[in-house]
Amino acid sequence: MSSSKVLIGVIGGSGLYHLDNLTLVEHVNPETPWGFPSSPIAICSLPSGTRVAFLARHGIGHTFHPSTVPARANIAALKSLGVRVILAFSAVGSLREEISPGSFALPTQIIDRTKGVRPVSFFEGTTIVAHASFGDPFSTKFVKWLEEKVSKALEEEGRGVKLFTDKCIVCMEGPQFSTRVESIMYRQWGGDLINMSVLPEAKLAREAELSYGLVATATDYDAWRPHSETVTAAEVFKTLKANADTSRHVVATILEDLHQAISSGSKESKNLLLQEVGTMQFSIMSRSEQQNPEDRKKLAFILPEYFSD
Ligand SMILES: CSC[C@H]1O[C@H](OP(=O)(O)O)[C@H](O)[C@@H]1O
Ligand SMILES: Nc1ncnc2[nH]cnc12
Repeated sequence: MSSSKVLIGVIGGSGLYHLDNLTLVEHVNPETPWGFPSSPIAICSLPSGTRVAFLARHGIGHTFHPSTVPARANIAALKSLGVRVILAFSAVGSLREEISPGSFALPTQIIDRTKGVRPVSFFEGTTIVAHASFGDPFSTKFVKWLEEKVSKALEEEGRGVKLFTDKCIVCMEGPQFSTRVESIMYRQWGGDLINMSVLPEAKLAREAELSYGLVATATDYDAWRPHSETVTAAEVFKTLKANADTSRHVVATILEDLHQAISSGSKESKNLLLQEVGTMQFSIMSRSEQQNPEDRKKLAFILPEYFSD
């Protein structure tokens, strides 16, 4: 495995399988106690030489279903490279008229409509119990920082892509899309966006004490509009390429600032980088004789501060 230390990880979703506007340095494929990530991780260099890690959530050839993405291995592998902040991208359906396909959004809340078939915790299957706080599922200070930076990057790109902030995303199991009445119900619940991927990714980032933010890129109007066809994969594909191009522009434009902010040692850096650090200390049930030492060893891979005996 490479010794490259990178602070920023980018997770690309449907349509975003590479960052070919950055310079590829190498691919790494770290094995974790939860297996290998969805695909080898590309270490890419910004023009300044700053390195960032890029991971295609569904694999480079989109071979993982939303329910079978190895999210634990993905998060653990990124953390093992030194990553502290994750900027994730996702193709989403819009549950609001004003969020037209091609728009971008920064969600701050999640409604969980997954069906319990995905492993959702690093502690699952171990003798150690933890209850992470998840009231604010995205790192609030990072998302605030993203608002200004992403908005500027979109303006500068000049394609007229709008940015919506403070939105609520529904995460459904899939792989089939929603029925019309489900889609209407999600709107009544306060959902603005819908995808199949933000969970358990956001939960696992929280357990690994990583700052995590999601850029949701709208591809369709899901199934709630009374006189319209409901979403199909073909409809989603129509917007994927343009959304992926804009996502690559956003990455190239804001990551240098993000890297500088998090490596400066300033108050801003601490806000962005350290918001989640130390939080698991209050989430893990106290040590007991019955805890299996092997489980502690496994968990030390993501949380060495608490589990390196
Ligand atoms: C291709 S449509 C459904 C698929 O797209 C989204 O993927 P991602 O979040 O990785 O961009 C959605 O969550 C579904 O997995
Ligand atoms: N309508 C939709 N529902 C769930 N996931 C999606 N990803 C893109 N569009 C979607």
